Amino acid sequence: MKSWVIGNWKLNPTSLEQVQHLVTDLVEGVDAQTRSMDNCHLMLAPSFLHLSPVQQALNANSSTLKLAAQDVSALSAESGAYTGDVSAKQLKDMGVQWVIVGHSERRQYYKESNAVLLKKLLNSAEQGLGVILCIGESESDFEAGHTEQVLDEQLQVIADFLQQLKPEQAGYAEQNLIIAYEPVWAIGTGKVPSVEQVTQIHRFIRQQLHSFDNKLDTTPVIYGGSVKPENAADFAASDQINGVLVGGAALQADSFLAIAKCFNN
Ligand SMILES: O=C[C@H](O)COP(=O)(O)O
Repeated sequence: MKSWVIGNWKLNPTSLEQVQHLVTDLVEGVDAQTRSMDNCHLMLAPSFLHLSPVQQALNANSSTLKLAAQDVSALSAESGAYTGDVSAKQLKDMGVQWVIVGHSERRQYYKESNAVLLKKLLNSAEQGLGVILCIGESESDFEAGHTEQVLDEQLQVIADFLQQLKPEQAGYAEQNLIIAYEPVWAIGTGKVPSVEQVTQIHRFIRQQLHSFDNKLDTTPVIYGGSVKPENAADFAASDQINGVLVGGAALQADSFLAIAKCFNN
């Protein structure tokens, strides 16, 4: 399976100039390695505001880098009186191919529930956008041994989503879904679970997906949380880890590309 290395820029950088520097460095860096990056999809998730300049820079350079949004409206797949929202249709029209849904920061700060996330999944599917669904347990749940229980609850949104897909959307989920396992306590902290722990948890996620529909057996399951060039090769060595969702280390072209290189082997 081809790996996925996804850079989530979160609320960074703060100027258009910095965005343009970063995307230029990335495009040039990927170009320099292009012939050898066949085993890895690379994706960038800038803020809504910066999707357009990033898309323009990628297009101008015929880049193979893919573009994701960090969120999508739950309220409408298209348009309406929803101040501040951005719809799946608007994203699609801008050339965005994927959206991140259910990041722990949105679950924490915006209290996003499975009911809200289900609407985001359905709206994305309606417009043909791929979804990177983030799941992950808190530190207290990890320490109490409740990781599987938490992930099971979070994954129920996939079961509901599959049930609500329209007949003409058959086949959507197996092509357009990535699960990103991000233990909340590993995000931005420098603390990481062991590769063995992640491998075991990814096996559990796969079992759950299989129980929903065996067509999800090929769904990529990626890891996120303090991934750096120094630890990326360890994660890449596990056949259960199909890529990474990178925050802080995605803000420097060198470190993002060094991580990508580990997953290209
Ligand atoms: O979406 C990315 C994750 O939240 C990981 O962030 P981080 O690499 O800064 O820990």
